[in-house]
Amino acid sequence: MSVEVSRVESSASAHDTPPSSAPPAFRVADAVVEYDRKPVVRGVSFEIPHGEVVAVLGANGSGKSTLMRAMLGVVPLASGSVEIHGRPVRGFRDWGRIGYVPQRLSVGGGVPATVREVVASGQVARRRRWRRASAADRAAVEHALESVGLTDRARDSVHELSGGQQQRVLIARALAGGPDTFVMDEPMAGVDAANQQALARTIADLARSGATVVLVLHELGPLAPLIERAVMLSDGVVVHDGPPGGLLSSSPHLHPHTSDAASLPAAPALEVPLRD
Ligand SMILES: Nc1ncnc2c1ncn2[C@@H]1O[C@H](COP(=O)(O)OP(=O)(O)OP(=O)(O)O)[C@@H](O)[C@H]1O
Repeated sequence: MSVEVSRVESSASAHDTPPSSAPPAFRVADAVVEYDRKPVVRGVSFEIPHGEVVAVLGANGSGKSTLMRAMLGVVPLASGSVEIHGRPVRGFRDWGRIGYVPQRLSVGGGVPATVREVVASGQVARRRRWRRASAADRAAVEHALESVGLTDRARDSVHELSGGQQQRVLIARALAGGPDTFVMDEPMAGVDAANQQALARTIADLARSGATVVLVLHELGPLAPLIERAVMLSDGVVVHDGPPGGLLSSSPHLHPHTSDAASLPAAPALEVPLRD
């Protein structure tokens, strides 16, 4: 099924383009992340200016997801620092500006949640506590569903969807909050070719609207025209940071992800960034 993509306009967006003097969306300095004392991200440094579209590439296990999670404060740093929009990640509060698309859906096993509910949950960070959804909030949810072609599945349980459809739910959830900064961990994984094209158009619209977009990718595919910069990780270290050039065309160690994300083991809980 091919999806109809409508423009992701500023109506769904809670931001104006920051002035050029704005701090970078992300500033990562000498970041080290360890699991069981084993470093999997080893001294990574870069800045991502606001409005840039960046691909993070690397073989399986090279540390891409871990780096994304560290950039959002979901996993702690062993050393080094991360700033989001000029604030240390631990003190960052403006989560409504951030749209995170994790590698796979991790709605609690037995909890029934409809597609619309999961998408609407993307607005929680920017809604004032206890405030009910406004008409604009509800419209943004419908707009996000439409953008990923899932309007007709809105009432279905997310558990009934295929892996690629669940991936599109996660993207819609990120869109619904109207953030200006996106971190997408393999948003195309398991998504069929027609829908990849449609998602690429949605992401292109985000880029045109001035959003920052950081994407973990295994191949540039339909996103290639958008990618200004590629950061390549190998064994937790940055081995390339610059224009993507022919990086992926001859990378036999990069292989596509499974076509069925739903068959993968559930990801560890990573929905809620660590707070002080
Ligand atoms: N929660 C965890 N506990 C322990 N080790 C982990 C955990 N998550 C990841 N790792 C390990 O850290 C390393 C980096 O994993 P990570 O998922 O960041 O890599 P990746 O580049 O995103 O891989 P992929 O392309 O397969 O998604 C791997 O060796 C992985 O096994």
